[in-house]
Amino acid sequence: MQPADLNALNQRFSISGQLVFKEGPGGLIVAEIANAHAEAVIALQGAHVMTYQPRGQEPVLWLSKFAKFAPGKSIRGGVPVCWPWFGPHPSEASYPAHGYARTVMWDVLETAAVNEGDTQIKFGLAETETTRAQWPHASPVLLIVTIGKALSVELVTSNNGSTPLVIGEALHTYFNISDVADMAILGLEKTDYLDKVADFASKHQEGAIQIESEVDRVYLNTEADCLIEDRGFKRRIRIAKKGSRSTVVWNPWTEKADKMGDFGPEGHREMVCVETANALENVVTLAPGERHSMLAVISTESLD
Ligand SMILES: O=P(O)(O)OC[C@H]1O[C@@H](O)[C@H](O)[C@@H](O)[C@@H]1O
Repeated sequence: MQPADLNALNQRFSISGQLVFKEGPGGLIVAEIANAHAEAVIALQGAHVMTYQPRGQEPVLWLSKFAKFAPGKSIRGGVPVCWPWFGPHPSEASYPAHGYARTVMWDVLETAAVNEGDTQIKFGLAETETTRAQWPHASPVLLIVTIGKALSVELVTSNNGSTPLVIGEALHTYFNISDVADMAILGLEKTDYLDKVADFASKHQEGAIQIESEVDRVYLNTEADCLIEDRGFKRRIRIAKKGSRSTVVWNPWTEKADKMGDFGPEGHREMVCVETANALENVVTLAPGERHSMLAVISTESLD
């Protein structure tokens, strides 16, 4: 982006004392938000929430110290937006895993100071020849991010075409935790999941989730709040959701993290992904003219 474009962006959409556009790491353009409740940084590439930190707290999102910031490369951490498919493309092996939304530019459509001091930014995915080649459908998609005491992220897809569309999607959120040994994930007890580490075997979750090795699971038909109970940071992160029927829990552990090159040797101890998703048998079919919203609201509660 040229400096003139950055000026134009700021003239149109900055909010005095709350939101400014800047050149961020790797030359990526970011929206920097700071209000009475929290601070956040969002890259226009991918409409990617990179950081979110409520005032007086540890960051809620994990961003790898080894993340690579470059055009067309997904950022390791924060909230990558996976759309319009989750995981590998169902038939085209050469298409990017988790869709292209996380690596292409999004347009800023609107910014506003809302509620009691929250800051909202609305993005629309910018279609290009490349996106149209992989997804030749009239299906505008929006991401609405609200930064306040909670972080709210809403992904809205419309089917403006004349045939049904099948969408897989995830707000692939990386959470910052004190240490993987000091945390448990609650809210998925007594549900079924497909275990990607065991070739998609179908399994049953009895109690809370503890992570002591590679975990890569799609919990199906799960709509309840998830809680990450972090004894080290003495807080509970609550992930409330709407329009999402799958929850993905992922931690690559050591071997897989080593192969990825942007995780770092200790990264797997400081993070867990709890993803608000519609994946595998929970993909969404949108009839012509239909609109679908998937919303995650992330907040924290003290454990004291
Ligand atoms: O490295 P990527 O493409 O960002 O994907 C990370 C992980 O994302 C998770 O959602 C998947 O379930 C994992 O299988 C995958 O490894």
